[in-house]
Amino acid sequence: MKILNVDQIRSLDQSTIQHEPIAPINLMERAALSFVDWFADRFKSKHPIKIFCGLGNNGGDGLAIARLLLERTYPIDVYVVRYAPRESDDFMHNHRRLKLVTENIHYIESATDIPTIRHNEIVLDAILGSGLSRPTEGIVKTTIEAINRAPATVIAVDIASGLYTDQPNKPGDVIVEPDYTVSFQLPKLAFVLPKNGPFVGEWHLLDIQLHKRFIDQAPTSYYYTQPKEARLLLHKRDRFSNKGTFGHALLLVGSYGKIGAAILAARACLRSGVGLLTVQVPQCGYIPLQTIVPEAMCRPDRNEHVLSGTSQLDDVPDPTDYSTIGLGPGIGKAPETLAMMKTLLPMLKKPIVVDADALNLLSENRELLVYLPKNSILTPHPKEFERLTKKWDNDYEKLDLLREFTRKYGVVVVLKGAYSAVATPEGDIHFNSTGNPGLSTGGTGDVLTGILTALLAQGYDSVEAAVLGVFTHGLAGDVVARKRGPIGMVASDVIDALSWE
Ligand SMILES: NC(=O)C1=CN([C@@H]2O[C@H](COP(=O)(O)OP(=O)(O)OC[C@H]3O[C@@H](n4cnc5c(N)ncnc54)[C@H](OP(=O)(O)O)[C@@H]3O)[C@@H](O)[C@H]2O)[C@@H](O)CC1
Ligand SMILES: Nc1ncnc2c1ncn2[C@@H]1O[C@H](COP(=O)(O)OP(=O)(O)O)[C@@H](O)[C@H]1O
Ligand SMILES: [K+]
Repeated sequence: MKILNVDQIRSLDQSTIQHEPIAPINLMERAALSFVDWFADRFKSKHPIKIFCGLGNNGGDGLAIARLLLERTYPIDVYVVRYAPRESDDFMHNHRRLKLVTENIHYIESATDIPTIRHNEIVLDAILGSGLSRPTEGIVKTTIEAINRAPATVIAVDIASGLYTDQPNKPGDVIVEPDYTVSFQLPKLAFVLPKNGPFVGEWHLLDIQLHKRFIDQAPTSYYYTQPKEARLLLHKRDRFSNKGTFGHALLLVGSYGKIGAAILAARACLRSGVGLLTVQVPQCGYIPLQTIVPEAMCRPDRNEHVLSGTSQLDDVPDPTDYSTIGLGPGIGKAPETLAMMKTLLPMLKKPIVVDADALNLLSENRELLVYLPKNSILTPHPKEFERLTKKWDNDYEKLDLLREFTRKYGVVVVLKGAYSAVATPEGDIHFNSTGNPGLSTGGTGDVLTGILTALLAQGYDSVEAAVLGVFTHGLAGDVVARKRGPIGMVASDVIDALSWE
């Protein structure tokens, strides 16, 4: 699913109006109707609803919603924030219609007009939408501050008032902090950026049948991975396949005290369809690995506690023996391990997966970055990405850094977290839709490395592997969270819940 910018969203609106064709006021009515259906599904008891409206089309939405809620016998009060002399045409139309059916329309011109909001009430925020063009101030700001102080449930219509759709807010900007954001058709970039969490809440999209061809043709570099799209990436297994068909992966993982990371990565790799798996671990990992993961072959490193590359069986692994390599989980930063990377990286020709301390070693030895095979997948969490690049001031700057990095080195970066971002060498960014805070626990990243290594070994293209792998990892986390809640989730649960259908 595409994420469009604010100008494109406006043009999409116009394109729908022209091509469907539909009158602008009827499009607003459709949006309001779909909002009210969503609302009535979730909020069945008739708590008092206070609807705050601005003077643009977001306010127009609020007025139409008020009329439709009234038809369904919800008790409503509407508060129009009069911050300017101008009102949009569709606002005026809906204002006239609402006045015909209720007297509960109030006007806020100064702080004394702001009502007291109680805890059992519901607030709809329709003050400002995607037309935000400057920071909130004056009576708009004071009203937003009152909404944010209120103990009520707050639902933002389209986007929280004061939040920019696709550019950074300044620290100190006053923005509605909703429990829910209910938006239309396509996600907004603002919804998937970590710093915006308090200004988005739980968000939902309503299909209001905006012009499909316009969306299909609109250029963008931002995407949001939907289940249907992820499923299309999945390769079918050939009836006449054998274990050789699905590749032979090598994992270089683990160190003394972190053999668990090796085991998690290995188990996840095997549960993600790899044909054959060899795991090189320091000697101290040999027995646990062979015992817990009998399906994997083991190359015990010559070194007792850390990876040095050379194995007791033979010398450094020959990369041509393997379809791909997964490098990093639990390896630590010992000089022997750095030496292994210095030997191994220049020998590589095919994309690999790089995670955890392998990334930290790359940050400390940036001259090695050029040896990463093109289309390798790097999986940093934000701190690791900061070490690879530099500190950023806001999430938009972070996205610029991501694009700059992937273009410069020709790699795919999975920036992990809520809505993990898969950045491609071409500069596209795919935000993931699955996963939950239960995944914020040690070892889930090691699981992801195992998954991605298995997909590369099976011949998936790197971007497809990253998008599909990250999606399936998050989905497994969601399955676990549904069964036992997010709090007690551990990384092994995620492996057990992996499903490839
Ligand atoms: N696109 C779609 O698909 C659909 C869109 N729909 C709805 O339309 C909404 C967008 O409507 P919109 O363009 O009228 O913008 P909105 O935010 O209501 O108001 C802009 C006005 O506010 C002003 N203003 C700006 N910043 C300000 C500030 N800080 N403090 C004070 N004023 C400020 C700004 O002034 P200006 O920048 O022109 O000086 C302008 O006058 C969208 O969010 C959705 O709800 C649905 O109905 C149907 C499908
Ligand atoms: N709040 C969250 N929502 C969705 N996914 C999350 C969340 N927190 C963490 N994750 C996922 O969990 C994994 C954590 O990886 P990482 O930070 O490397 O952990 P570790 O190194 O302990 O294995 C990543 O895939 C990340 O996207
Ligand atoms: K709003």
